[in-house]
Amino acid sequence: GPKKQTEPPSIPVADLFPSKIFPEGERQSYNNDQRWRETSEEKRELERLEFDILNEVRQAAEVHRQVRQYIRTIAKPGIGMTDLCERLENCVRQLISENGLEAGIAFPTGCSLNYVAAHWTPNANDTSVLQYNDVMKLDFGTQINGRIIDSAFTVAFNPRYNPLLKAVREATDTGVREAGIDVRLCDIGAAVQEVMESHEVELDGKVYQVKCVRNLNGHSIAPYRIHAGKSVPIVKGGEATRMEEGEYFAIETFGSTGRGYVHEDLDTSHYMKNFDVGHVPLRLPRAKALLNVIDRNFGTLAFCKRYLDRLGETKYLMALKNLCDVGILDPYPPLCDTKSSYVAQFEHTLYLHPTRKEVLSRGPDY
Ligand SMILES: COc1ccc(Cn2nnc3c2[C@](C)(O)CC[C@@H]3OC(=O)NC(C)C)cc1
Ligand SMILES: [Co+2]
Repeated sequence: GPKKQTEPPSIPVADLFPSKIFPEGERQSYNNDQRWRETSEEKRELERLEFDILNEVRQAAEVHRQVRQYIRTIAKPGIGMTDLCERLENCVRQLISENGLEAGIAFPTGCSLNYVAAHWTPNANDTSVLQYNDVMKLDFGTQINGRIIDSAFTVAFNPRYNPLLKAVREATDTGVREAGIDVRLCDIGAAVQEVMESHEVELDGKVYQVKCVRNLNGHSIAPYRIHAGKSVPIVKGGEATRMEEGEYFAIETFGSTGRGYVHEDLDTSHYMKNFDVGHVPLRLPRAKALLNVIDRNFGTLAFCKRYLDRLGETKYLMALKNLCDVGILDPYPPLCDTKSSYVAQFEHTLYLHPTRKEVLSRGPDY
């Protein structure tokens, strides 16, 4: 049977399962008009053909669960944000048996605080320290052969935030339950918003109705492509596009005490190649050299400045700007609500099997 992980974790997940068969995520049936799939022989045969790929994604999901269980024990007031990220990232690298682009970190460790909703991770020389009154969204990804698990949860110490976290957790679980083959994306957004806005939270004597951040969405996921083109809205009024068999989705919701709308602000840490841009002839030697480092180490996966630093890259800011200006890279600045607000997030990755839904990143914690 499976062997036991050490505390702190050190054993690659592959070594914990001698059979090399990794645990399934949470099974959920589809709704009534898709229930026929569960017993369809044709769909069950399709299911058997996908086992090898799903087994890899489940390994990435098990890494995610074990890393986040450990990180919860060290994510306490007083820890440096950079130290927290590096401990999380080194843990992912170890448990996933990091191997170039075939297995490793899928995107930068998001540890956005308070009114910052997403896409924040420390840059070099950041000395910020986690505080008792912080609301931190830990959003990190694991990948095997480009199959990405994108899952996130919110850490807060002051119990005054519990109603906010509860609202977002219930909203995300609603989005996960509503998802399914042929379901319209706009219907998921409406269902999420109804649950989110049924909650309120009191801070400093003021009562807030929790708002969905209307310009943040979940997203479809494809091999080495964190955002594969479909957005899953978290408010009503979205597109009638439907979910399809065989698709992977990151279902994430964000609840806020602010405007419920984010804008780009603060220094950029996150970058990612534009998936659709082909070869572009470059003249600046330093830009050409930096693109080569990015292609070899990240490909079309998202990365951050800290990941360039650890590879020994220096004086790369001009080359990085050049690659963005010509459209090869896109910058992803932090996404912020109003300064005095608080945003919480929960996120799961699910797979739409031919016969049923699987919440791949489900764990005992969330
Ligand atoms: C460059 O590094 C990354 C890392 C993760 C992602 C995955 N993602 N794709 N879109 C989003 C995300 C996050 C980080 O999950 C959550 C927020 C965001 O939602 C959203 O709607 N944004 C709109 C403003 C378009 C993308 C890029
Ligand atoms: Co995410």
